[in-house]
Amino acid sequence: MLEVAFDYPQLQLIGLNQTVVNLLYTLDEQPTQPAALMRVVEIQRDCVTLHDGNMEHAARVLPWLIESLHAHASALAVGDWVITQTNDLGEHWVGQQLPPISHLARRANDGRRQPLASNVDTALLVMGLDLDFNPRRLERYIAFTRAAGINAVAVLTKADISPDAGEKLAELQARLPADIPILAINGLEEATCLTLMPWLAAGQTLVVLGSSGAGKSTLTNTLSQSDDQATGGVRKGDGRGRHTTTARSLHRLPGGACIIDTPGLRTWRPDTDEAGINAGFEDIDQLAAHCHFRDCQHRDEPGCAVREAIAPDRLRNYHKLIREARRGQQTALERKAETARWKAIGKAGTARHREKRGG
Ligand SMILES: Nc1nc2c(ncn2[C@@H]2O[C@H](COP(=O)(O)OP(=O)(O)OP(=O)(O)O)[C@@H](O)[C@H]2O)c(=O)[nH]1
Ligand SMILES: [Zn+2]
Repeated sequence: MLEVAFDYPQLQLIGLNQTVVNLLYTLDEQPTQPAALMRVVEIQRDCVTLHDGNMEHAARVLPWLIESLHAHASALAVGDWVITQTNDLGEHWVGQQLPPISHLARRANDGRRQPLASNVDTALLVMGLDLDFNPRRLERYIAFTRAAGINAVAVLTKADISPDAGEKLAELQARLPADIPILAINGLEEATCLTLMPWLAAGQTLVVLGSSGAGKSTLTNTLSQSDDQATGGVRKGDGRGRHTTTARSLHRLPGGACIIDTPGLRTWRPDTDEAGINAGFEDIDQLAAHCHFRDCQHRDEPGCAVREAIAPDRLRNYHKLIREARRGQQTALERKAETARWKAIGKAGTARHREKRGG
């Protein structure tokens, strides 16, 4: 029998969907005590904020879970679904993470992986049609999101104040894979909600990515129909007072979708390998089958089908991302050694835990 309580209509407002519920029923280890399903909406240093669809709760994470995630070079992220138990003192403890359906991470400069968001359905890649316009950056974002198994939509803001918007859109349409929707919007206008509606259904989770000034907050505010992000957020009074230092991360939208902010993406490096980059450049991947040499790098080999068909700038960008991914894979090997070490520690921890429970 399922020991995990969950209120589907309530939790759907913060992104619960059928796929996540399936996971809940097929967990390897069901909790033995009554427990609740909640979503991580914010992460602080030693504490997480959870939402049960109705209100927020401050919670701590069991050290055992932290260690076992660390052993897989992972950690909890905003958007994760977790199973919590409440003790006699009314404290909430996170004891289990449902395996994320999608996971967005970045690599810090030391090569370590920093989780950004979990269980995201769609990434809105926000870019201004003004000076912010940069097709290479957009390609980079498309590659990362696709590698993470997340649907990408290009949202071009400031269409209202960019005289050459038409040409820029045409340039993108010619350059990007055909299955990436390209939307031109005025983020200040309510009509934007209608344009984006197909991606905003109840139970959907979105993430907004883009450079500073691109119009992410403006878009989030318009979608949440509020002037102030603080009032559009999911926080309700839980007696804890308001955080002023950390930005809230998961916002509820009126139609039942929710949206995650990810601060600090300026230094975003892909946490993906070559296969991941190729997934974001499907056109190149498909053309490569027609190159004369099977291991063609599409640089100066004769009979290269890719060089013939792909815009030089897009191809240069592709080569650059592949180089970055290869460099990243080296640090991944170093990370593996570290992971093995943690695994050993984690196993010892689990054994101890079991012994204690048994005796
Ligand atoms: N005319 C027009 N102005 C826009 C549009 N989108 C954003 N702006 C303006 O552009 C400026 C920057 O927008 P923000 O929403 O703060 O940008 P941001 O991406 O959140 O920036 P950071 O918070 O620094 O990451 C603001 O002055 C907005 O009013 C748009 O579609 N049309
Ligand atoms: Zn080739």
